[in-house]
Amino acid sequence: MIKLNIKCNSCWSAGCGTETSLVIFRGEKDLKKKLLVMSLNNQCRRRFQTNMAEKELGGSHESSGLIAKNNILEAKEALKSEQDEVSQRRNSQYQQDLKSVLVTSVLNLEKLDVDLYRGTHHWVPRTQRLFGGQIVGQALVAAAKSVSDSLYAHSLHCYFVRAGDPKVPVLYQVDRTRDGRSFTVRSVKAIQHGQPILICQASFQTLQPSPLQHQFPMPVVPPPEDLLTVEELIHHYLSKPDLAEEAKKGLKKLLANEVPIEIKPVNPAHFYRLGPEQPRRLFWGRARGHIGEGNMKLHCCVAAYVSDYALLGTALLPYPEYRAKFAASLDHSMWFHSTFRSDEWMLYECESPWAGSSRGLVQGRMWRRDGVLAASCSQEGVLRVKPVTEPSKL
Ligand SMILES: CC(C)(COP(=O)(O)OP(=O)(O)OC[C@H]1O[C@@H](n2cnc3c(N)ncnc32)[C@H](O)[C@@H]1OP(=O)(O)O)[C@@H](O)C(=O)NCCC(=O)NCCSC(=O)CC(=O)O
Repeated sequence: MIKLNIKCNSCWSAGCGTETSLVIFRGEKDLKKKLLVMSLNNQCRRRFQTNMAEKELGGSHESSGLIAKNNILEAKEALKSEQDEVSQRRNSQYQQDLKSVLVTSVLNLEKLDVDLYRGTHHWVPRTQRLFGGQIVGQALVAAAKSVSDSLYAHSLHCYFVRAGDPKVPVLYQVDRTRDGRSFTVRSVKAIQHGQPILICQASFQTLQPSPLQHQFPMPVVPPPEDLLTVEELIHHYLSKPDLAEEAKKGLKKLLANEVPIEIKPVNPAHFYRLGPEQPRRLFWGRARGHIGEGNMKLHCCVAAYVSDYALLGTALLPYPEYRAKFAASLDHSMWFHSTFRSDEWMLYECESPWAGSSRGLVQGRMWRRDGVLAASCSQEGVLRVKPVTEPSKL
């Protein structure tokens, strides 16, 4: 492995002093170039005078000392072709994906009767039970349909009481529990085969300014432009010659998944559980495709969908010697704090303060990239595990 320390001495924003470390894999010149280019392009967004020390961290790689200037020129040339490639890719993706599938399909419920809706499935996880985030997101859509446009979703509390069956649609039955001057409460039952799979209470509020305002600061992490997507990381792992067949199969299945959200892990090793870690992980996430400004309720529904992604797995991070043989969320609560765009990058910070009794508690915070805390969530899940027989070869 090689660690590059890149220091910006003269970017255009005065006193930037940005310093970043990139860990790259030995012998992977293209990836190294790509990471360097990304850093040049985005860390400070302007020209760099770079002092880069290339430092050996292990293995038999021999180079050390300063990276030659012509490497930087080479990187800048690569930057241009990278930018062309990115803009071509963006254009073609934009053509295919003008509207987020979350809006056109997943969260677009069919009205069957007064306060009765039917939802369809888009992405079903490998567990072959419905994705909890989808059921929560759809339940919130159903609840929101019965409240006035002047109300904003501020919280929801759900229990997943049965596994969702991906072979049949889900019905959402809304009960108008209470309409108040400030707060309005709805109860939603998600039903399959005549039985509830989820019960949800959602609360909405009129906008009410207050002098009481505080929040924790957002964690300091690299911006999404400096990080690789899950798909790029998987391609990178797949290119490893010593990758076990079993792992290869698993990764290919992951690639074939059409998850309607885009994810950029801040620390891929944490994301993929490559060693024992603190029960905390961070990733940038956003809905794929365009949603646009204006419909805050819809952005909350999308955030509810996203909030269940990779959340429960955080409780497994300290235990690389165990794999989950049964993992399912039992409940899910969420609080919305400010306006945000779910089709723009938000930092998702997940942590697990406790695990025991075959359960894990996980908490999440979603940050707008300008540092505003957009939403918080909390979930408990069943975690039944078995020992790992072979170490991961990722
Ligand atoms: C959690 C529940 C399974 C409830 O558990 P129960 O144990 O009470 O249910 P049950 O008796 O039907 O048992 C379910 C399975 O667990 C086994 N089982 C039960 N108790 C056990 C125990 N003490 N030890 C070992 N196994 C046990 C049963 O044999 C059965 O296996 P067998 O089935 O082999 O006979 C249920 O409430 C549920 O499915 N809720 C929905 C959860 C969900 O779908 N969440 C959203 C998706 S998860 C998600 O989206 C997040 C994510 O994936 O990260």
